[in-house]
Amino acid sequence: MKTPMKTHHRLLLTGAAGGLGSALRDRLKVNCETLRLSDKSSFGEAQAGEEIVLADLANAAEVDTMVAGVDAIVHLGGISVEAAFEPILQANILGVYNLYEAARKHGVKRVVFASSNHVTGFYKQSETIHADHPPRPDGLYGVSKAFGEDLSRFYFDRYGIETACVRIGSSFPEPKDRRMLATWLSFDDLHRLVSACLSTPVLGHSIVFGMSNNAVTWWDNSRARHVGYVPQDSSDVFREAVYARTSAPDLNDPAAVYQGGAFVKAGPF
Ligand SMILES: NC(=O)C1=CN([C@@H]2O[C@H](COP(=O)(O)OP(=O)(O)OC[C@H]3O[C@@H](n4cnc5c(N)ncnc54)[C@H](O)[C@@H]3O)[C@@H](O)[C@H]2O)C=CC1
Ligand SMILES: O=C(O)[C@H]1OC(=O)[C@H](O)[C@@H](O)[C@@H]1O
Repeated sequence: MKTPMKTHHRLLLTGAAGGLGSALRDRLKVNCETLRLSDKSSFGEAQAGEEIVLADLANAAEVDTMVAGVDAIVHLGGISVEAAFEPILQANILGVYNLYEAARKHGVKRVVFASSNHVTGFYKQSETIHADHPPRPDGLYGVSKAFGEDLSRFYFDRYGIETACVRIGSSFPEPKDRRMLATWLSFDDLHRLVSACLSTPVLGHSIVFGMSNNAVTWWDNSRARHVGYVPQDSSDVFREAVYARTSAPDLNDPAAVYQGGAFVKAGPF
């Protein structure tokens, strides 16, 4: 892989202690001089080229300190699954507002926001959608990500802060089931996509589906060609193994009908 440009002096990674934060921690060092890592509570020591600033996203003062002095943000922090409204309200809704207010005050010009395929989880697996299709969130978690997408559009239109809303599919070392053969995003492709969002000359406010080059897909990224993301991996190499260890889906099960899979029937909590 071509080494991405060091486009930023100080880059902030929120949610750094989580699954994707851990995957991006080393990979993002090629994109910046200093990587500022943040999460809610302590997760170890800073390594060379890193600094750690802990913050609860729901706490405006802590978020302000976390954002001061960075030139771009990769925002992964928050509740990452369907849950009760109160924690989603605090971490994802109030949290993303606090983040954009701090970005505005500190002159941060670009954000990569970890949105989710659950913004559009109530489209069917037999449909192909693109960025201009209206949101159809499959739960409160998806609604909170739709809020983040709208909020970031407002901060672009009003204050010129560019954002890529990356509707991540399923980013894990390997696809875990048949649905993930369509939704899978390898960690290396995740890094390629984030790098593209950080380095493309004009990002504007963009919605990109975060997926590898999977043969079966429900998402069309043609509205985001200007981002310059070219996936190099594919779930196809896992297809045989996934089919061998899983049974055929029950097509009466909403989890097999809708793109959001089991999220469409989670809760209420
Ligand atoms: N892994 C995946 O396949 C997908 C992930 N995403 C999104 O990508 C992001 C990262 O996902 P994962 O790493 O898988 O999730 P994760 O749950 O492993 O990591 C999220 C991190 O956010 C932190 N966090 C939660 N509430 C916080 C708060 N109030 N203040 C500060 N930090 C807080 C947690 O401590 C955790 O380390 C999330 O925003 C998630 O919604 C979206 C779609 C798919
Ligand atoms: O849809 C999916 O597979 C993924 O979507 C998400 O938004 C979640 O953060 C992740 O835990 C799920 O696995």
